[in-house]
Amino acid sequence: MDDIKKGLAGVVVDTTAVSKVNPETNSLLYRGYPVQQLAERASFEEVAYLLWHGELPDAGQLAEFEQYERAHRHLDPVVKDVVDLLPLTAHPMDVVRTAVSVIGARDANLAPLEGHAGSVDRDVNLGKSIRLWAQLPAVIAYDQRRRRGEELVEPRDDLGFSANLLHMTFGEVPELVVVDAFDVSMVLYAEHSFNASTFTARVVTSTLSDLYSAVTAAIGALKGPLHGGANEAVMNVFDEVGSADAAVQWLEDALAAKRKIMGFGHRVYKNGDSRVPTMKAALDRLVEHYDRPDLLALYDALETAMVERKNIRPNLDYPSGPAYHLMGFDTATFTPLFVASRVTGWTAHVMEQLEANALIRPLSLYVGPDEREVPRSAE
Ligand SMILES: CC(=O)SCCNC(=O)CCNC(=O)[C@H](O)C(C)(C)COP(=O)(O)OP(=O)(O)OC[C@H]1O[C@@H](n2cnc3c(N)ncnc32)[C@H](O)[C@@H]1OP(=O)(O)O
Ligand SMILES: O=C([O-])CC(=O)C(=O)O
Repeated sequence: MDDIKKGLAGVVVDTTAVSKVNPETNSLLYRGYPVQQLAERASFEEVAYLLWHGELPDAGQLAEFEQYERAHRHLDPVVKDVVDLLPLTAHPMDVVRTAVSVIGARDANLAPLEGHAGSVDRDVNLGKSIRLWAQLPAVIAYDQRRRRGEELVEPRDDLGFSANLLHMTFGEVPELVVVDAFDVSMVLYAEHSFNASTFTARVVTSTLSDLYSAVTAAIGALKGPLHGGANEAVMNVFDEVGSADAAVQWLEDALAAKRKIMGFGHRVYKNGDSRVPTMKAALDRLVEHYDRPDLLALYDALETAMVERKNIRPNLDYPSGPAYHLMGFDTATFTPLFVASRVTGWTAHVMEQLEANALIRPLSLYVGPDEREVPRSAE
């Protein structure tokens, strides 16, 4: 029993060159580059290129990469028809998961020779990754719009990834401060080593299944509130608390009821999440832009109370939730935005897994009944 590591806590299951999470130094490196520097100096497109290729692009490589991404932004009409069939009561994560599945089935039709096994060819998988990444904003934006009774907005190929996603969601490009804050969130959400959804993608890939199946499964893992679903859950907590004055009492009651406080705590970081200061600075700029000091007061009050009471610090979902709220996204759209970013990290891991694959299949310790005979009456 002592050998069992519940939740694989502390277990190193493989190597990776995609990113390094270091809780001791509270740092996060993508392919060797500190994520804070990337958020300040690189666009999300450059970061996506870095995660997939291992190096930042030069000007020519970036132009070619952006051109390919921009050429694949249109929502496939068949995918739109499928989204339209889904009820408005379906969670947006269910819609994105279904859309990725449909995109994958349509792509498989174009390459029937692949059969059950996914391609192990890096170039084929890279092409799929970029095209899927390019189309996700259309799915996410259209789903929010249809819930508001609005029509699809066509993509613009003169805009970067983040500006275009905002344009397709809201029908206009917001001020630079908003686009920049959104782009920072995309950079910060892109990759985080062997988190639950990435590990899920690697498990699926390890059976030599295809990239779309890996991403579909990863979306399912990300949906849960202990993982990506927390950014949505944070906003629900803010709505429940109401105002800064109510934060301390609300927290006392929630902890007494043994509730997990969404947006706080982390499996790896025990002394704060490396990405929070960068996202909090972006949130501060949004709070000033939208003139919402009340939201910041609530944010600070709940964080202070949680640190005092439990010494547990915020994770990335804590500043991201209110940031997306200020930008105008519906709360249920927050976790799909995480997907739009993390699909880059997931697919980088799919390709890495295939480079040195081993079927992922751990053991379990059986604790059920000893062997026994089936009674004759049950025959
Ligand atoms: C992008 C991301 O996915 S980041 C994670 C997003 N998830 C959340 O914000 C959900 C809220 N947080 C949590 O549930 C947890 O902190 C997790 C799941 C993220 C990490 O959990 P673990 O590594 O398993 O930590 P664990 O559950 O062992 O926590 C240790 C102790 O801190 C407590 N704790 C940890 N996080 C919280 C929290 N958010 N609220 C209240 N108590 C907490 C646990 O209850 C436990 O207390 P105990 O020892 O008295 O039982
Ligand atoms: O690393 C984790 O367990 C969760 C997380 O922060 C992420 O996936 O970004």
